[in-house]
Amino acid sequence: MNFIEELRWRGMLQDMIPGLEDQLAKEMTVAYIGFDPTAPSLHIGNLAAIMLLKHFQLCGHKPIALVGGATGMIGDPSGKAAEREFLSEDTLRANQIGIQKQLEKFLEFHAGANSAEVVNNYDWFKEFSFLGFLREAGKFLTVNYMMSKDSVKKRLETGISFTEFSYQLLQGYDFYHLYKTKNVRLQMGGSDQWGNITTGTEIIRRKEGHDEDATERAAFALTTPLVTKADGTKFGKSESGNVWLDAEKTSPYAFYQFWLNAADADVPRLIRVFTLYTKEQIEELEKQHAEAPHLRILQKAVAEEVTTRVHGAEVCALVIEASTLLFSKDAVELIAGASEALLGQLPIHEVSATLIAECKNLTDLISVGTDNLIFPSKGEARKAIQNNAISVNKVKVTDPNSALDFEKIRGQYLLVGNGKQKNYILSFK
Ligand SMILES: N[C@@H](Cc1ccc(O)cc1)C(=O)O
Repeated sequence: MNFIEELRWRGMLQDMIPGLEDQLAKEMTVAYIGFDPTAPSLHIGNLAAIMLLKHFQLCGHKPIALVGGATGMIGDPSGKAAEREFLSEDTLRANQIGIQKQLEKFLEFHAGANSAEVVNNYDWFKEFSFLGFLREAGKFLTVNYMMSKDSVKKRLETGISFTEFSYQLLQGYDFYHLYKTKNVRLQMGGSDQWGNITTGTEIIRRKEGHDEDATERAAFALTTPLVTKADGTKFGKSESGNVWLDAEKTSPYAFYQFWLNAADADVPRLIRVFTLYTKEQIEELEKQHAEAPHLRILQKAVAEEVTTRVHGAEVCALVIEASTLLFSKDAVELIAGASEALLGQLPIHEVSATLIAECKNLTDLISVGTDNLIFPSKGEARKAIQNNAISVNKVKVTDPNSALDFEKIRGQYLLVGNGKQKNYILSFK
């Protein structure tokens, strides 16, 4: 299957510039996707774009991941309703190192001709003078053209700074630079990037003097739909915020659980976008899933595949063991006997002695006592207990005023369950 066919059946193709299929059939092609270092880690929204690069390489083409050391200093207005605060240069440089390391995990760098590469646009922008940029990039597009982009149009009422307005020129120039220096012919991205990507193809066309419909050495754009959920809520967020690829920011256990808890309505989409299972494998898994949905076969397949890609097979095996353990009737005994490696992956929350001193009962413990990890307020904790949602060491507790003998549980673990899906291990030092 070729790259475009692959994306099509996976539902990963939103738009592309015509002629791309011929280009890809003609020769090994180089494509890039950029990632701005706005956070110390990539999140699962970025993973959909990474999968584009992954498929591109698997189909025999050469992927380049660009870290936006320069563009991150400006801030992309695409999809943003308001002007953004700058990040400090120290933060940006630290973020850049973090996301570069992550990007390197997903692609093959020793694959011969189509080996992946990572580049950083700070390398070509740091020496660029302001006058040079106006002459080399700004002159090739009209302000009228730049204003017609959604990212700018949407901000005309509320205002957009010259700085953010110029963002598309930077991204556009990146494409031109990579086209010239690395023969990059295609830029890909999420559907919100269409405007910025086509600014690039436009700069290339004008600077290279091609006809509007020239196919010789033309540059192409391809976008993938933003992943959405059937219930209309935002994909990629859990209750505790973004789902990050960095184990320090989202534990592998929480990462695995995120996929495991996907709704049946969403999981066919997720398995196509985020895993490399083939069409036949997915259809087979879907058949098995339909016969016994309660076994969550599809969710497990996605959770295992993605957690392995992001955190490695060893950690994935441990979080699967941790998840099974927590849902078992004998969880309390199993935790007591767990290995160090397994304990390292369990969602253990150390309860602070000062907070405990203020707890009178279970309601207090599962709200303020655990730093609002389980419930944001005493009121909600109380309601959950009254609604039969809470168990302690696998035994249902229905009295919100249940007293806890904190002296007795010192040095032990307490397993708190909230509903069917959430488990917390509290440790008392
Ligand atoms: N604008 C892209 C990141 C990017 C940066 C530079 C590029 O050349 C390409 C893409 C985003 O916000 O996701």
